[in-house]
Amino acid sequence: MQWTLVIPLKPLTRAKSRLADTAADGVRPGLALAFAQDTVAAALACAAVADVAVVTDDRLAARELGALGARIVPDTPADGLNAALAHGAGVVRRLRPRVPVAALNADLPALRPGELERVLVAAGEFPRAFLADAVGVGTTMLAVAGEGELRPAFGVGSRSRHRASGAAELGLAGVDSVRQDVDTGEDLRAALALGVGSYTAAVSAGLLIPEP
Ligand SMILES: Nc1nc2c(ncn2[C@@H]2O[C@H](COP(=O)(O)OP(=O)(O)OP(=O)(O)O)[C@@H](O)[C@H]2O)c(=O)[nH]1
Ligand SMILES: C=C(OP(=O)(O)O)C(=O)O
Repeated sequence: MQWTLVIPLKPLTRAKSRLADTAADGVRPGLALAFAQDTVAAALACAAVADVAVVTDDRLAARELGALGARIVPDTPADGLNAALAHGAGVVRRLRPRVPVAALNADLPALRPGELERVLVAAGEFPRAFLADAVGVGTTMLAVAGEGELRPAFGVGSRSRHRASGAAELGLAGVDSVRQDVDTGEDLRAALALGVGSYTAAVSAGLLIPEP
């Protein structure tokens, strides 16, 4: 099964506000872009991924992620994360109504193509499935294998919402790189320990990462 990924990215100047303690205002936009570049590059290198659509209104991110091979979908609803995901999935499905679609966060800088492949193969066993994030309260991936709607309910505490909505929770072990989203300095330290991609490695080199 070959998936189309929908990756949302908010304007870089507003992104990653919870990293303010770790990265100054002038650094955070570049860090958010680097996370997205590493996420998109790993996604495009995944054997189970046919293509990647990034939903964003950020011009710099659109240019850089488009150069990696992502399709850019303007965030025309501009009504938050879940509206952006529903819009992106809708744009993809208008051209190919039954294509398997998965929403993936743009802040997975340690993402490994082989681990993402395991997650997508497992998701293909269910009509609708999701993967909880590393801290266990959020979601990093929500997938629809058949004709159904994505019905995204991302945001703080999304794991319990996705579970309550009837999506199957994937209980896979050994897919830490797909679970490790980066919202805080502590998350960044955990991602660096897993091993981040080259874009994040370059930008984070000068940062003071919190000690455990
Ligand atoms: N296109 C789009 N993407 C969004 C929007 N809001 C959030 N995202 C993306 O959704 C994912 C999770 O977002 P959040 O955790 O809410 O925001 P963040 O910028 O990552 O972090 P904080 O500012 O600390 O909340 C990231 O990939 C964001 O870039 C939105 O309104 N539109
Ligand atoms: C959007 C989410 O992630 P976070 O707010 O943790 O980045 C989520 O977990 O649904």
